[in-house]
Amino acid sequence: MTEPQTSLLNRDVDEASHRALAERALTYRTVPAGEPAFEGWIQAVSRGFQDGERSPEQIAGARGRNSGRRLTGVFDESGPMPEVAVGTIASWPSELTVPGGTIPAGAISAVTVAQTHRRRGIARALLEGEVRTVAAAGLPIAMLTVTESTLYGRYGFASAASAAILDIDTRRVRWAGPTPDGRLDFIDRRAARDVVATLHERTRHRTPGDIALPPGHGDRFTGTDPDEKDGGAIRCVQYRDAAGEVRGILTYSLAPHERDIVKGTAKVTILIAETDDAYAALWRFLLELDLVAHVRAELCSVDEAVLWMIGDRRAASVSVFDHQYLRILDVPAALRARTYGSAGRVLLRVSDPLGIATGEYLLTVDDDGEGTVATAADADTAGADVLELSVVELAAVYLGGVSPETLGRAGRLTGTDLAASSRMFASTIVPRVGLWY
Ligand SMILES: CC(=O)SCCNC(=O)CCNC(=O)[C@H](O)C(C)(C)COP(=O)(O)OP(=O)(O)OC[C@H]1O[C@@H](n2cnc3c(N)ncnc32)[C@H](O)[C@@H]1OP(=O)(O)O
Repeated sequence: MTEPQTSLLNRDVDEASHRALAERALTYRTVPAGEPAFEGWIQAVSRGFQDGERSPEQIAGARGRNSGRRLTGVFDESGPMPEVAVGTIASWPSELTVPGGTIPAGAISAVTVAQTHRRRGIARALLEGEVRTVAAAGLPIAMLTVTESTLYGRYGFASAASAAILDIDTRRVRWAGPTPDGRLDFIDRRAARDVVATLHERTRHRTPGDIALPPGHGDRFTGTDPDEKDGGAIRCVQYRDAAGEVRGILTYSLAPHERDIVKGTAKVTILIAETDDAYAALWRFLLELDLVAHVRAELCSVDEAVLWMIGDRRAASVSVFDHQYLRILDVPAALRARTYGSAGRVLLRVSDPLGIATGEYLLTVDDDGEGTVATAADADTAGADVLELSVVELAAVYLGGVSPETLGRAGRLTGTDLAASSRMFASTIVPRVGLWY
């Protein structure tokens, strides 16, 4: 059997989307990063995200970053710039952390359609095509982070992990957290890049919603991409514990206040802590920076421990937004991959607008929180609770980020015992992913 990894990267474009686009005289094809056509693909991505034209140096950098991805473009050969795509999408095999384990997942990114070609169904063809391709590659889940919340529900995605923006007025902070006995040091950005990769890999299995560092992301947090112009603005600090082991890394940049030099803002690029000590030390460092009055960290957990370390809770303003979107493609594989908060039996009646995950599945959870799954046709479902929901709501509750009870109150699903289903799907760790991809 082909590994999902190879299978996704080597797959040709989806047949149904190919036909749908061909009917509109549009060409749909993969664009390997090593080929000359990549230039027209990356220029389209940049334009789609309202960025400037890429220079040859930037194109070379982007080529390297995209080499581990499956890139697909839609081309309009009848236009004056037929080599520049009018639609783009990228995907790559990844791994998603779920409560109690991990699951292979297909990550999707770089969805753009030229403003001249918008609202003609190009994004729909690209998204449906990519979702089917990820499923055909044997990956049980697709996932993405989004520019707009309104785009992806129609393809079966839901936000399964929120993110919190923390804006902390450091003048109101009185440090109330622990005082670790390790040491902090500034380190070179290139060295920091390796520390980020190492610590991310060591910690990502702890938090549902987290993912393997995407290919090409290695330099993003340290500004070390060869074509990065403003990388020097990023400062990097590591925490070494009392035994000398590096346990934490912080990268951040400073924005001065326009009139008052003591009112600068420190913006966190990434903070990874392998231990509670590293976490406390790096946050304290940030909150006590000289000439800084605000600390802004954008992809925090909604359950961030630092909020209990600052003395004055109102020193922090917190806003929450939808961040990690999941699309469940193989319901039994997804349900088997995670552990559960309580024992029980529930029959999930799942509907799916694209038909991929439609079915009835019996989930049985034992006293250790381990789940077994059978299709309803092969199981005795008598006496089981029933949860009736679409694949969108299944994705929303999958990591424990929202409970079936809450979605029931919102009129988004129904069930015979939503309190029991909520205990079952609960996670003791609030889901989160600390990066955009
Ligand atoms: C994972 C990521 O990459 S997130 C990044 C998403 N991309 C961006 O934000 C870049 C800027 N935006 C764009 O490039 C385009 O406007 C896109 C990709 C969002 C949409 O492309 P289009 O080709 O115009 O979309 P398409 O015509 O296929 O529309 C598909 C559906 O989405 C709806 N839709 C499209 N854009 C929007 C929008 N901005 N808000 C709400 N609904 C939208 C359409 O109404 C249509 O609905 P329906 O089929 O259910 O009736």
